[in-house]
Amino acid sequence: MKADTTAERPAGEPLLTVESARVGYQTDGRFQTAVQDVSFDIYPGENIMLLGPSGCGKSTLLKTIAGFIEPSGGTVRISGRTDLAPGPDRAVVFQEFDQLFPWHTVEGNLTYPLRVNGSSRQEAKRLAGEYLELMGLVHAAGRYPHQLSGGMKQRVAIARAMALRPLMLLMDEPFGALDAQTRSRLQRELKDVAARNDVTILFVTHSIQEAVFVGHRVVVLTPPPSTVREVVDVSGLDDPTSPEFVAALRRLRSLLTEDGEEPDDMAFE
Ligand SMILES: Nc1ncnc2c1ncn2[C@@H]1O[C@H](COP(=O)(O)OP(=O)(O)OP(=O)(O)O)[C@@H](O)[C@H]1O
Repeated sequence: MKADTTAERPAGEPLLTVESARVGYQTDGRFQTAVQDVSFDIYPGENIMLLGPSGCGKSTLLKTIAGFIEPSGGTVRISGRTDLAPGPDRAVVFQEFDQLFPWHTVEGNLTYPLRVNGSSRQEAKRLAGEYLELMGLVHAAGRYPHQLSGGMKQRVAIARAMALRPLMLLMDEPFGALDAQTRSRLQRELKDVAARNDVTILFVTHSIQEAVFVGHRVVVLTPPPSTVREVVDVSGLDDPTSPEFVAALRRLRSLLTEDGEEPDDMAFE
């Protein structure tokens, strides 16, 4: 564990490589750069957290990796491929509670995308059962989204994404709209389930506490047009009261406050 040093690359081949990526938007007839020059890798089984000031392009990067936006420069490679059309190999979980299909039950929310992606009825039901079990949702399989709490909806969204058995899970502030208690419970559940099932995650967050607790490495971005300020190793930090955890929080906070940014969870000291 190296909470306060720049992260070393894990051994082996990366699953995802982002190399000198430049991404922007055409606004009022001209190109506005959001992400200037960003490079980082994700290795299989890693939880990589994207942290940075508001508007620095975290969601833009996640959408680029999902294949929703094309980079205007650099390369994004997944398992050696640069063809990034959106697909079930990169399942996305958003912050909003309305990402579920309201007309499907919880089980239907899992089986429907599986069927669309080629699973037989039987296989879809089997996988849905497996991932509902994994996320503690078996008792809610027959309920509709409007009958669920925000935390349960996010759990269903995670189960649905994992059931597709993607190469990686892309999560854009999935717990950002939850109350503090539910948020910390889901952070723990996600961390445990991901570790036990060798899931690879790219996770956008505003919270340094979340970055340290859930992540293995944290990619800290500069203000826009963004580059990578530093990649910080936070692997193995499970106890928020440990000196190493607190040191990692301080390190990330100082990297963010170099630019005067106030992280949304300042109550860690
Ligand atoms: N569809 C769009 N069209 C034009 N500009 C956009 C679009 N989406 C994002 N932007 C701009 O790109 C920049 C980066 O936005 P993005 O949402 O990726 O940042 P972020 O780091 O995720 O922000 P936050 O932390 O506030 O959620 C911002 O200046 C934003 O206004």
